[in-house]
Amino acid sequence: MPLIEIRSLTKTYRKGDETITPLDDVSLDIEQGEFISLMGASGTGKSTLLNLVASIDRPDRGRIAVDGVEITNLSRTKLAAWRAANLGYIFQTHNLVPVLTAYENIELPLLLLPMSSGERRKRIEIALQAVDLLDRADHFPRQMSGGQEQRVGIARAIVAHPKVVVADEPTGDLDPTTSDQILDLLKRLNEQLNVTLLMVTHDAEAAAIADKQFRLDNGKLVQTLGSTIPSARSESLKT
Ligand SMILES: Nc1ncnc2c1ncn2[C@@H]1O[C@H](COP(=O)(O)OP(=O)(O)OP(=O)(O)O)[C@@H](O)[C@H]1O
Repeated sequence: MPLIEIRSLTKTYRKGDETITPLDDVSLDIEQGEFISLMGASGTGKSTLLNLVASIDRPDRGRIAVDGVEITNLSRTKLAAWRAANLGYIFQTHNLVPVLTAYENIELPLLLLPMSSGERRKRIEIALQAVDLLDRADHFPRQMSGGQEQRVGIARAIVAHPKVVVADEPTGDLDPTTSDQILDLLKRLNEQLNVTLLMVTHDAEAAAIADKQFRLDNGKLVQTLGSTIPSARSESLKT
């Protein structure tokens, strides 16, 4: 069974008199440990899809199951708990809290989970080590470079050992060299820690480091690299 099963997902928005359909009957399987990239012109619905997988938005039709849990059916309260335990989100502008140190920023998601302070400390140290920032634990965001801030953002996304990590333009704010370092880091986390990653990007070179590449075009998902979209098999969730 794939880790993430996306079935017949449709999302529409109203813009004045117009109805736009950024996602039109989209289906996709993502396996445990896969690295998926998603490209597409501006406004085609990439963030919409990411936010549905992240369970911060709901579809008009269709379903998403993660590790057998249909997140599209969960109540708001259950979703909040599900997100805290199962989802990491990497932002374009990393969204660090400026008055907290790197260590404290990374600790934030763990405060939502039942966990001893000793276990928290262990997880934060492992995450800091994974992004090579152990020596910056006590630094505030303003004392770090853009690349280091993004590494803190990545550590925060993986610290709770989530089943899924989504990244919305994680290199969008960075210069080319720093961008390459962040992409190398994401690839390493994917390969060494088996982190399952769904990354939205405008950058074809960034997209190319993924195992499978997709584009959104007129509401439809088109695979541009890797094996085919599994539309016919695993129909159990189909509406
Ligand atoms: N809450 C909303 N209400 C109305 N329209 C929305 C809403 N969110 C997104 N849209 C519209 O849906 C379409 C897809 O938006 P989305 O942000 O998913 O695109 P995107 O591909 O991520 O774009 P970009 O690359 O510019 O970030 C756009 O036309 C956008 O204006």
